[in-house]
Amino acid sequence: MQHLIPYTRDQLNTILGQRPGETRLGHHLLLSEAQNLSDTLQLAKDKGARFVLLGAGEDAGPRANLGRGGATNAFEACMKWLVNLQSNRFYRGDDLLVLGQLDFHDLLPGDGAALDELRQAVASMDERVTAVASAIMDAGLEPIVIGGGHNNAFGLLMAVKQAFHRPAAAVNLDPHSDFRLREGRHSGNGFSYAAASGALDFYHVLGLHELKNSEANLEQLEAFGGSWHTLQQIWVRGEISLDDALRQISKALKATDLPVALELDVDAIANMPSSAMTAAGVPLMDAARYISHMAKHCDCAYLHLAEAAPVCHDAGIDAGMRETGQSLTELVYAYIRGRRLASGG
Ligand SMILES: N=CN[C@@H](CCC(=O)O)C(=O)O
Repeated sequence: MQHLIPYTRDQLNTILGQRPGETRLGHHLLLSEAQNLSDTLQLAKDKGARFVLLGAGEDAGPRANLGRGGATNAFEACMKWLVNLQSNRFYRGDDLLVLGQLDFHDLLPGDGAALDELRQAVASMDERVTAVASAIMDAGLEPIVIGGGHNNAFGLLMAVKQAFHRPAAAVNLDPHSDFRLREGRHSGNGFSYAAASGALDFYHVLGLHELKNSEANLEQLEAFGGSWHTLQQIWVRGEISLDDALRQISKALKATDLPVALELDVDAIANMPSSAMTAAGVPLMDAARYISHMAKHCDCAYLHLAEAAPVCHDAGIDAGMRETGQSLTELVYAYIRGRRLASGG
């Protein structure tokens, strides 16, 4: 399939565990059954698909932002845990198509690549993200994208613009606004490029760290009309509760009447292996609560979970795969369950 590496039944079977009497999500998940993307999506839709899991395994974006690499195998980590969860009354797994991963192999620069080369590569990758994500949205399905760097937010926002013929209203749980200067594409300026391209009309950052965004960056975000609740307002000083903040945000998103882009940089979560990993982050279950709330109360076009980098775990890659895999799976389920509850399912 063009620019896609489909996820196969053989791959799934190698990670699917089995205990007598149990049915796991992996037994029900839908996989690609056609040679081209539109047929695959249509076939899956005919079988009841609503969500499409897509991997964007690359770390050119964080490297083009002078950050640490490693965000290349979060999709595999997630799959390993997701397929082995129990299929039961709460969720069967039969409305989720595991499409596979975006194929960037011909674009990814090598280890010693210059900054300009990395930024050019990110711009080319953007086009692939947009093409595949907009095809999913055109088919009436919701992409759940596992990154990759947060640079891929730009391609996804452009996909919303292309598929819905309207800009997106985005909410992003992230200590960084990623609204930095348009100095060439990288993981720190996906939202500023989207705003300049007419793909972003409303932007709220939840959990913005008061000291991890430059004054120039804050001014640029403010000039666009962006808004935020800081990490310190909610989790340190208790000036507003998380639930009250979530209610304010979903109300503002609904008032835009635009398709909602639901974004999360996992470097918002305490000690999550990622390029800009931090001890001073939010609890995983607060991140799940954020996703659940927005999924249930907003008209979401997609979910994007960016920046998980298993190799950045202090105890090594195996521990990183386990921690990112478990966490991403919890977040994916929070989204799916929230969306299903929103439509009465
Ligand atoms: N997507 C992450 N963007 C952050 C990275 C910060 C860092 O590497 O320290 C940013 O550009 O601000």
